Amino acid sequence: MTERTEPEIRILDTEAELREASALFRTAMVGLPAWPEVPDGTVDRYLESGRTWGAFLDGRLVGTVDATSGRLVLPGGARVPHAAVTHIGVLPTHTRRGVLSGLVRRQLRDARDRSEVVSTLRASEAVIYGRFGYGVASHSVALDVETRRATLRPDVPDSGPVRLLTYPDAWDVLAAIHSRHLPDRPGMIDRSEYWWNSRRWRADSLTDPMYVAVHGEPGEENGFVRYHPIDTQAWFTSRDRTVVVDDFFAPTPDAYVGLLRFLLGLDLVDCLRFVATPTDDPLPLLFHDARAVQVRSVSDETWLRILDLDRVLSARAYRGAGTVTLATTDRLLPENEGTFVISPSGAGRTSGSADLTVDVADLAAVLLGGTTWRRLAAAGRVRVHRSGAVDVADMLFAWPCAPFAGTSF
Ligand SMILES: CC(=O)SCCNC(=O)CCNC(=O)[C@H](O)C(C)(C)COP(=O)(O)OP(=O)(O)OC[C@H]1O[C@@H](n2cnc3c(N)ncnc32)[C@H](O)[C@@H]1OP(=O)(O)O
Repeated sequence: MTERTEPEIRILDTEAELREASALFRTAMVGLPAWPEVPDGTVDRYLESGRTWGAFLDGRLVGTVDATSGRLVLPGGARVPHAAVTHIGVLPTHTRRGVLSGLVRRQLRDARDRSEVVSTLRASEAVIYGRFGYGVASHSVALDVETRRATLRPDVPDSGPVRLLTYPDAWDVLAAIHSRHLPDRPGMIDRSEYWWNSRRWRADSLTDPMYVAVHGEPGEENGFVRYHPIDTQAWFTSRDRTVVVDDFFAPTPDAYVGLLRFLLGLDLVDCLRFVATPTDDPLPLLFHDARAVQVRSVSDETWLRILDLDRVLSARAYRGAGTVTLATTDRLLPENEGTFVISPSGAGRTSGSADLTVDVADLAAVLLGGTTWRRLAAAGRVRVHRSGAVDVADMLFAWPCAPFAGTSF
């Protein structure tokens, strides 16, 4: 059995340490695509200062995790302080001896001390993060559209003008559109300057073709699409020319239809591959032939950790009628344990008895309306103390639009 020594954990703040952490993450991930080194003196453009943690054993950096600060949208539209957690890696020579556990414990405590209400991440494997109180709060669907079958219904409404932009000037326009038009869909997160700088650095280092189009009059754009072709070696002869839609940000119906019309109008393209759409995306309903759209995959998107349960329960809105009381467990942040009463008029602590007992990871899964209490109960993930309580909880927590973040990081 591997010997367990408590690692020394601290913030990494020099350029050399941050570069080492970045290289460590890539080594841990094994198969990430090549990404050129960022120029000397620019690491602080890609990593938020004071948010990269390192774990040391015998003086050597063996694990790392970082985060950026932002906001996440809750049901009802409240935007709460949020940590976007990423770049988690432990050297393959030092796994399964508690390095990640030490890093996550420290990071969660730090994020709570910063008054952040939730943290989220994208998981490389589904077995890692549940033990730390993360639950799957949203899913993402990858879709293929067969363009020759994809005729829009005649009553699909009009849309505004679409125009192509060129890189690198487009980046600032895209960032402005995203921050001005972030919708109220639960799970949406803002994109930090670090996120945009990383995208830009990666894209600027590639020579492959990439395009961007925006919807709306100049200065009043309200949506954009970034796309690129794949398998271009065979582009002239292929019968399956595919364009990958990397980023489809269309928060209003007119932007959605305008950008879709533009993509469908591209000559030569047999397939549009949308890499990430919400589970309730309207795409198939816009076509005469709904089977023009095929689901390629459904994946977990947002893994959410509740950092401050009192604040998150009070900040989200509830629908329906009735009252339910929840008792909560939280191994890592015991401040989140207690009994809470929830009704359409809000949530707060109570000294009353509980109808349902749930762990914070399962509560995270249901928080944005992405799954139901019924489903959790059927899987034995909720203890039910009052019959009918699951139905009431489902009416209170349900939300008309599916949660989705739409931003990978
Ligand atoms: C948000 C992101 O960045 S996602 C990217 C995550 N990074 C990767 O996938 C890179 C490759 N993997 C790694 O770097 C490491 O294996 C990590 C970070 C996943 C785990 O680090 P470790 O230091 O080995 O985790 P640690 O020893 O603290 O494990 C804690 C528990 O989780 C379990 N665990 C951790 N990772 C895994 C895994 N990949 N599969 C199964 N179990 C795992 C451990 O067995 C341990 O269980 P125990 O408490 O019952 O003993």
